[in-house]
Amino acid sequence: MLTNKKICFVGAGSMAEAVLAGILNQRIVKPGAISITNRSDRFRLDELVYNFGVVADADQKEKYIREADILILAMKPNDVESAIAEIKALTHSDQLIISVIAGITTTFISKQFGHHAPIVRAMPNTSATIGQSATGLCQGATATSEHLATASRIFEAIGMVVTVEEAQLDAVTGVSGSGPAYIYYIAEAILAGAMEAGLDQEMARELTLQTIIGAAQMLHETGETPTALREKVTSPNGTTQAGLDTLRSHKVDEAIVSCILKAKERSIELGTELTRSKA
Ligand SMILES: NC(=O)C1=CN([C@@H]2O[C@H](COP(=O)(O)OP(=O)(O)OC[C@H]3O[C@@H](n4cnc5c(N)ncnc54)[C@H](O)[C@@H]3O)[C@@H](O)[C@H]2O)C=CC1
Ligand SMILES: O=C(O)[C@@H]1CCC=N1
Repeated sequence: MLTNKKICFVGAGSMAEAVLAGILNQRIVKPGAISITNRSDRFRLDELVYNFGVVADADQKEKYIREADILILAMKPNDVESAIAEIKALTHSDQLIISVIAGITTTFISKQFGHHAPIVRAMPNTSATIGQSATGLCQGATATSEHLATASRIFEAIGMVVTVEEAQLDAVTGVSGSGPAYIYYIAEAILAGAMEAGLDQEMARELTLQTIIGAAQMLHETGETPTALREKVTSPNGTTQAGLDTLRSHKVDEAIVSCILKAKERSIELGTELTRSKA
């Protein structure tokens, strides 16, 4: 339990919801200790109050920010500058600032606040909703190992956590921040193939889902490499080989490597675009 800590989410989108759902599920904070603000959508705040019992009265935004022990920045990269400009006078250097914003560096965030509040950058993913995030964390210049430990408590409640140097966080973003979308994309394609092959939608969905879950659990529980597990499925001249040959002829492996590098590159760009616009 993060006893007596008040957490304020600044930004009420899908990532904020995933993280708050996760930490409430794990009961590390009480709903009343979590407040949430957004730019303008009162209906969205009402929805979160109704679904999770958190505190989110749009007229109390300033109070939530001033009183929070931990501020979690969860707006889009393009909105971070204006969001910090709106709140910085209400914040102080005893608060821990955690950012889940892709690409935006702790140095940039620190400069915008104009004080020395400790900053931890986090890159979770939407599987936080069910406690299955893979989160990368790094600490900014003024954050101590204690601040990192507090952030770890939050993100460990919603899945596994790795601590990295800030320079590696863009790679983490390309792999596990965006990663669920790649798996969903592959699931969409398997579903389409299953239906094209003659299965009805429900059966296609059940088989696709269980195949992905089973393969993920095999990777997790056997500790074997993906290569070893793939080879066990692939009989010489059998059906799997026929399928995999088709994937190879389309260079799907290369496409996936490029996909991760591209996402990492985009994360770096998101940070530099803002820094350049400030220069
Ligand atoms: N969606 C995902 O899978 C992941 C997203 N992220 C990061 O999380 C951040 C949020 O992403 P989403 O939740 O997907 O976006 P979203 O568009 O669903 O939510 C953004 C929220 O920020 C709010 N906002 C904008 N300006 C604001 C301001 N000035 N003050 C207060 N709130 C403000 C909006 O009202 C909205 O509620 C992004 O920076 C993204 O890079 C990180 C990991 C995974
Ligand atoms: O697509 C994005 O930019 C965000 C960051 C990681 C996942 N979603």
